[in-house]
Amino acid sequence: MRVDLSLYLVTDAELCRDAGLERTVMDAVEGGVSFVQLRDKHASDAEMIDQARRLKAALAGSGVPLVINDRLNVALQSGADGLHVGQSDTAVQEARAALGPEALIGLSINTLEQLHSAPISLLDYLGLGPVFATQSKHDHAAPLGFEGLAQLAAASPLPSVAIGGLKAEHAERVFQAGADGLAVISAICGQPDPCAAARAFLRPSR
Ligand SMILES: Cc1ncc(COP(=O)(O)OP(=O)(O)O)c(N)n1
Ligand SMILES: Cc1nc(C(=O)O)sc1CCOP(=O)(O)O
Ligand SMILES: [Mg+2]
Repeated sequence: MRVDLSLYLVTDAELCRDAGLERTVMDAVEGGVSFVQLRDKHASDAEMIDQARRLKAALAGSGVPLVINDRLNVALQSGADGLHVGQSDTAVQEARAALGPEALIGLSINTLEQLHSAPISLLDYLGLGPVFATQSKHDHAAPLGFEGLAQLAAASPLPSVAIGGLKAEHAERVFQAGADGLAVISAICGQPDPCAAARAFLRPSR
């Protein structure tokens, strides 16, 4: 399935604590977010299923898909649109078999070797990163910079979204590098006005 990755929000419940996760996501969607991933390393499965169901209901009619980070069981039980997995998470083959052909499945990529061994036909998109070092993922891999991002994007047979330390002012360079969008946590979650924070990505400064 073709996806709009242009502005991809990855959630962080801690950062969104003051405004609330749902409010933050919906404000960000109003500002132009095109894709949402529910990511929570601390919630129980039950809490995450509940959160995913609420978000899915809130997003109904918006055309914005919701995927779940890491947890296949949460994706299956919540009615989310799919799953995002990394290199050490559930295998893509297992995820596709469990979720079916309509689900959206994304895979994280940091090297050309990972890209060449990815089961491309089972995937909908790739997450390329980190572009820069980031506080939002403590175990992140070596930063790619825009040159590394461009190499991966050029080699990717699938739509790709860049991630890691990205701010609104990077949007133009990311698209020039060949990625189809930017995935962000801290540039939107925890910002005083998530709608304005999202809008800023749609108007790259020159
Ligand atoms: C869009 C997108 N790209 C990459 C990642 C990172 O996934 P992973 O390597 O599995 O790391 P965690 O997010 O699980 O810490 C992502 N979540 N989203
Ligand atoms: C979740 C995630 N994955 C990454 C990767 O490189 O695979 S970087 C990252 C964190 C992105 O957060 P921020 O926008 O705050 O930098
Ligand atoms: Mg993961």
